[in-house]
Order: sequence, then structure tokens, then C-alpha cells
Amino acid sequence: MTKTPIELLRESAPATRPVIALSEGQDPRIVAGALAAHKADLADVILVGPQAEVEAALQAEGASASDGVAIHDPATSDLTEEFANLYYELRKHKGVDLAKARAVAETQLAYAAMLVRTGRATGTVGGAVHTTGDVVRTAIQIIGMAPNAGMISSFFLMYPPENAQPGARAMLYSDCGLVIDPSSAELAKIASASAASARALLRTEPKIAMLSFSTKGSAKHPVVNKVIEATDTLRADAPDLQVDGELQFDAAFVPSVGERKSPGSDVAGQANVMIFPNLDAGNISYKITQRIGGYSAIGPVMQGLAQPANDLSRGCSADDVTQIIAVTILQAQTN
Ligand SMILES: CC(C)(COP(=O)(O)OP(=O)(O)OC[C@H]1O[C@@H](n2cnc3c(N)ncnc32)[C@H](O)[C@@H]1OP(=O)(O)O)[C@@H](O)C(=O)NCCC(=O)NCCS
Ligand SMILES: CC(=O)OP(=O)(O)O
Repeated sequence: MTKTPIELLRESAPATRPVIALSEGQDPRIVAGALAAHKADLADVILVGPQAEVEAALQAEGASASDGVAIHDPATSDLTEEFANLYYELRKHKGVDLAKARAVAETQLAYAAMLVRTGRATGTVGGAVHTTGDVVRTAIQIIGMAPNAGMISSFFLMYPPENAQPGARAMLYSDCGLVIDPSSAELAKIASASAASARALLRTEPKIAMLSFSTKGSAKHPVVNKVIEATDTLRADAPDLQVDGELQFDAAFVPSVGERKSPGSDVAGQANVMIFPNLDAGNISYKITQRIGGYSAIGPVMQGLAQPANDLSRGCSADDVTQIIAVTILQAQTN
């Protein structure tokens, strides 16, 4: 059984106490999830948001600001001026002036990302209220890309329900949140980053399926060619990775179908890293797996950033918030 992020953290807690900045501190699911993370001794939390609204949300959970649960209101915080100046330095080449920088620093997303950038928080989580576009754009601008990452993409960790059918397994789906229509070279980079994320967070040897509506030439189309080229690029760049493509989902997931459609493959039928050809396929597939298949979906987790910043679906639950806090801490440990 694959361990969840919370279970992994219970086994090996970081040496220094993590601090997670929640950029939507007034949302009831964020507050409940953050309090659960704090009670489970995973992290201290900073709830970023308007003071009175965050206090009310805490009160609704029978809690208040205390040791390890802090409230930061960007409108009144002593740090906002520093963050405005830093944002100005980072973005003046894009025409940002000091007034604009001050307005950005007062937004909850930017303020929370600045807490991470300046080392006051280990990572940040948002997206229960804001769209993924806004969460990602803020992270790219303030936290930036890790050296050598090449690009930023995202993934979901998918965990099967207890009553799942035989063969169900924990998987990583990518990209379901960020890169809308990757080129073949970008698709290869997404797959390679996802393999590293699967090792770090699922603690498993990645078996990568490059997904398509075609398996091994069963259909001919330029969009199929993109997946074939990405598979070739990945094989050339990382010959040690186990990868197969192009594969349909059934060939990737079901051993008997994999054997029939891609005989002799060491990935078909056993894949645990599913790489989708574009964001339509990835986003729709993760939601179907979650909402009809009953899998729990943790993400979108971002890969390729210099420091951890993660997103949520606006449809998330408090438990999703606790789980992605755990993922954020694990990423900081393995970065
Ligand atoms: C991520 C996203 C917001 C970036 O879009 P955007 O703001 O239009 O992007 P731009 O092309 O203007 O780029 C903005 C900045 O991000 C950078 N960037 C964009 N995508 C990037 C990526 N994948 N990796 C690294 N940098 C990236 C650009 O280089 C640019 O940097 P700069 O401002 O320093 O020049 C966009 O790809 C998006 O909307 N994705 C889909 C999100 C979504 O709706 N998901 C569905 C629900 S989960
Ligand atoms: C990941 C995702 O689809 O986010 P949302 O549901 O908020 O659009």
C-alpha cells in the first residue's frame, strides 16, 4: 500500500519545524485543513487574510490564533512594505512601478509567496478560492523557477479508495493544471520531472505512460506524432527511465490490455506515472478519476519552482488542504 504524504511525514519529520503560509486564511476549508495539520504536529501555519475574517473563520472552528497558528493581514502587516520593495525589484523590468508593487504586495497570494521567498515560510498553499492561473502566475513571478528545471508544470497524486477494484494503485497524473498545450519537447520535460516527483512523493520506481488516443501506431495524426516524439526525446535524454508510448489509458493501466496492445512492454499495464498530451485531457481525466472513480486527488502540486508553492482545486475539501500541506513539507525536504 502506498503511503500518503501525511503518513510519510509521520515516519520522518523534518529537522526544523516547517511553517506553511496559507494564502486564503479566511476560507473555512483552509482554516480546518491548516488546524488539522497543526494538531497533527506537521507544521506551524500562517493564515494570510483580512484579520477580522480570519479570526471569524478560526472561531467557527472553535480555535483562535495561538502558538503555531498566526494571522498575517497584508493590509496592516509590517512586512508589506518590504515585500512591495522586493516585488518592485523583481518586476521593474516589466514596467512595474512602486505603486503597482505595493498593490500587488497587499494581495494575499503575493504576500504568502513573499513569506516563502524571504525564508519566513517553508512553502505556500492557495487555490481554494483563486484560480490556478492566478496561483501559478504569482508563484512564477515571486518564487521563480529552480535552476536547471527548464520549465514549471504540475501534477496530481491519485490514491485509490479502500474498496477499489483489483489492480488499482497510487499514481501520478501530469499535467492536469498548468501547461495548456505542451510541445513534444515540453511533454518530455513534464514526464522527466514527474518521474522525479513520483520517486520523491509516491516512493516508487516510475513507470511512465505517454498517453494518447492511439497505441503503437493504431491511429495516425499530428497530435499522436507529438506524443511519439516526446517519448523518443525522453528515451534519448533519460535512457534509464522506464517509459512507453504512445499508449491509450487502458493499455497503460490494465495488464491484459497492455499485453495485447503493447506486447513485451515493461510499462504497459503497470504504469504509475500517466502523462497526458494536453491540459484538456489531464484536467478532465483527474476529475473523472476523482469524482467517479473515488480516488483522492492531491494537487495541483507544482514542480520546477525554486521553493514549494502549491495549488488546490476550488472544489477541494479540508482534508485535501491538510494533505497538500504535507506534500509541500515533503517537497521542501527533498528539494
Ligand atoms: C500558467 C499560466 C497561468 C501562465 O499563463 P500566462 O500568465 O498567460 O503566461 P504568460 O505566457 O504571460 O507568462 C507569464 C510568466 O510566466 C512564465 N511562464 C508561463 N508558463 C511557464 C511555465 N510552464 N514554466 C515556466 N515559466 C512559465 C512566462 O515566461 C512569464 O514570465 P515573465 O512574466 O517573467 O515574462 C497559464 O499557462 C495558464 O493559465 N494555465 C492554465 C491554468 C488553468 O486554468 N488550469 C486549469 C485548472 S487547474
Ligand atoms: C485543478 C483545477 O481544476 O482547479 P479548479 O477546479 O479550481 O479549476
